Amino acid sequence: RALLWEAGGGGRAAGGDIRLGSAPRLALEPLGGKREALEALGGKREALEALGGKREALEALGGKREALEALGGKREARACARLRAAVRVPTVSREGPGAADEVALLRFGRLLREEFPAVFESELVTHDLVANFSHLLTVRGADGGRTPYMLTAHLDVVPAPDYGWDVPPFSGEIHQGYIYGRGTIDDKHSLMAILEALELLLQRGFVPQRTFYIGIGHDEEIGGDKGARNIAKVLESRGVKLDFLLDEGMVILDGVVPGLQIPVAVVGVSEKGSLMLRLRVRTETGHSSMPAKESCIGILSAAITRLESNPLPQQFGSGPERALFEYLSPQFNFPMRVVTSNLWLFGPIFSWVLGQKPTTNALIRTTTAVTEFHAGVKPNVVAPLAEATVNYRIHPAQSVSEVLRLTEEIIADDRVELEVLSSMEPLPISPFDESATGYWTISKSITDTFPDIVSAPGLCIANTDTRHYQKLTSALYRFTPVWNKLEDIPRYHGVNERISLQNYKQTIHFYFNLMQNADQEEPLIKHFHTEDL
Ligand SMILES: CCCCCCCCCCCCCCCC(=O)N[C@@H](Cc1ccccc1)C(=O)O
Ligand SMILES: [Zn+2]
Ligand SMILES: [Zn+2]
Repeated sequence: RALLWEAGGGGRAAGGDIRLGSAPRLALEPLGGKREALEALGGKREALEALGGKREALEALGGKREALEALGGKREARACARLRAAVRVPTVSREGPGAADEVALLRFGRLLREEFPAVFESELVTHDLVANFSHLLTVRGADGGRTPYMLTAHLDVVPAPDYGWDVPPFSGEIHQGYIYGRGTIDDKHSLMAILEALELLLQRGFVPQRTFYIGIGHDEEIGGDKGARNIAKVLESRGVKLDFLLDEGMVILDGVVPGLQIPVAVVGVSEKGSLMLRLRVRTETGHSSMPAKESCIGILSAAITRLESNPLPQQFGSGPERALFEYLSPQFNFPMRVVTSNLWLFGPIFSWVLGQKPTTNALIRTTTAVTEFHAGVKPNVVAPLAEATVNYRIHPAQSVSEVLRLTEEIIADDRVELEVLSSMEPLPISPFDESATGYWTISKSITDTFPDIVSAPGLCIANTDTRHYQKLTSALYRFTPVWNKLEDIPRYHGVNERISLQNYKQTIHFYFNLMQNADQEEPLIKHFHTEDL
């Protein structure tokens, strides 16, 4: 496999030209080549420090076989180096006017052009810069009669203070077989893997039958109003209609779904809505030696306590969360198999079980998260104002207005003012029946990449850029093939965000398979196989 990866040539690796000195030979061997090992490990000094000896090298990469598999060839090592270079550009999105780091956003655009020459120089590919920092690539298919499809990702990331990380969040360091850093699973992994797959296919002379678009937004983490919204507008103005669109959202879950022993790839076919609500209490201020009976802080705290102790009602029923369990039913062990195949009977008890853990609770109800609280000006001054933010994620069976009504009922205190900061209704359910070609193209590409796992439709509990593309298609799907165990879920927007070298390789394979599967008429048959990579 390594030879075939090398035979394709092409692609300049990030990290520059590194001269080899006294790096221990035995340490380099398991990494498949000196230069690649150094590049994959970020430079000579880092490589020497990290590798210091064979045993340490193997330990750092989780064992010889894993090291060979994970970094078995030049292309793979270069792909890892490119993802690491992408992580090192701190394209952080922050709330507020003028908060974008424009230098980083421009630098990222340059990095893409430099690292994917076959993509950016191909006659088949047109590149549009949108809203200064977002990118739209059009890959022209040979058969103009076929409806195009679209892959989307975003290049911005949420902030990452250093605190709590095992390695600095924008270093892109490799640690124990994982690339660490902000963006490695949200969402630079998918953006870079899409371009890696296209680069490889173009180098092999691949001409797609069907036109497809790649949309790369630069402000997804703050709503996508500049990036994705304008990319969609460009396509709308060109009269484009899409067969389907695939964005980030759901993932591979291993040991996350209660009672399911095997990993499942969940393809998000709908997305929860969102409501950001500001709660505000004003009271008279004055000297703290003569306080009134109740403070704005006490009044607001009581309101928040009521909201947290009265979760909105569970909605387990006809939505995509039910489809997930019905699809997976044969895979559950006894007695869960009986429960999930008879949800008409066991629905209420099953939804109670799902409600016990934050991850599964998010599937069955509108969730209530108190995310901010500010009050007080000085230790000896009665606070004049207390403010809090509540973020609801709205289940598809509810609406923004219903959540507002329930909130007023639960708080039941006129002194608490409510202000809607932003709101968004849940998204419609995309097709996943037998005739849903987009859904099945994604599903087949998952099986081609991961033969031992099942896939199923489900509800995406976070928001993505997909809502901006609603006028182009009603077949919106949300999935990237990141392999998550339960303990990995907090890495999203959290500390120690990371992807294993093996999983990143699989991510490239997934898009490589998808770009070919999307071209097929029924039955879906591939041309190139990932073994050829
Ligand atoms: C069966 C149990 C289900 C468990 C599900 C675990 C899912 C793992 C989480 C994966 C999340 C990845 C996608 C993140 C997308 C994201 O960060 N969105 C952000 C940014 C945003 C905010 C407002 C509007 C648009 C966008 C968000 O939703 O806050
Ligand atoms: Zn994201
Ligand atoms: Zn995110």
